[in-house]
Amino acid sequence: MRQFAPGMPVIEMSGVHLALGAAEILRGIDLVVGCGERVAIIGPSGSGKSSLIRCMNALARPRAGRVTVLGEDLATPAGLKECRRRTDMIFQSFNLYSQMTVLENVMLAPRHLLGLPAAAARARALEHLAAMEMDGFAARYPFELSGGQQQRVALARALAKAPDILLLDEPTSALDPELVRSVMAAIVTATARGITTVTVTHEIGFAREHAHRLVFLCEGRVVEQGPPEDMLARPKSPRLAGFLKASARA
Ligand SMILES: Nc1ncnc2c1ncn2[C@@H]1O[C@H](COP(=O)(O)OP(=O)(O)OP(=O)(O)O)[C@@H](O)[C@H]1O
Repeated sequence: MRQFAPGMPVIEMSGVHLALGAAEILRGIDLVVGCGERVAIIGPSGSGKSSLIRCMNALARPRAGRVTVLGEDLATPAGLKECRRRTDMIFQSFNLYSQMTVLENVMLAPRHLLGLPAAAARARALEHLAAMEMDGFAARYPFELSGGQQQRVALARALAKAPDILLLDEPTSALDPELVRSVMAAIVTATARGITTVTVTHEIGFAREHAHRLVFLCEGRVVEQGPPEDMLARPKSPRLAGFLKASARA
């Protein structure tokens, strides 16, 4: 398995165009994410943020351009397989397996992907659930949990897989406002140890606290990117300035 030193490119997109039906969604994306970097994608509704991260694990297939993840071309079967093994994604709708208990959900990857014996997989799953303060819910089923609890289990499940890259698509948008802070704090803690993350978010405060770099997307193009403190205090483009004003009002 190829290893990457901090800062080495682990996601590279060049000239990526994506069309869905007749609509042109992404219009020439060039973006590089370094190992250990935390990137937040911000932008207006419909600007293509979810589509962009879906291209990073081939849930969406570009009509032109190239995406490599951990050095592998996602357009090849071998590259896609390696990507699926070493990355994970958190969705706004949690996507837990409803017929499995919380513990069974979190044990899946340690048991079947990492190949741990049952007892070790169980111990690993419980450790990750405890880190999310969800070990007391191990025997419950997802439908018995609140949205915030389900999202914390989804995080435990993703992290128990030990992914090199974690993609998060608006991980707090389906939560009640009072749960947003606790799930955001869980994400910050869980990903602080060098895991590469790309997060689509509407939460500008979260993006500021969590991300090393913001990428502002508008109409399928990267309009501006840089450190959060610079971009948020001194937006260069009128579009970003307008977007930040509108977000502050919301
Ligand atoms: N399956 C699809 N077929 C056709 N158009 C689609 C499809 N999925 C998304 N779109 C369109 O692609 C555009 C970008 O969608 P996307 O979800 O990537 O934007 P977004 O920036 O994440 O939006 P939001 O912040 O509202 O979630 C939107 O105009 C959307 O209507």
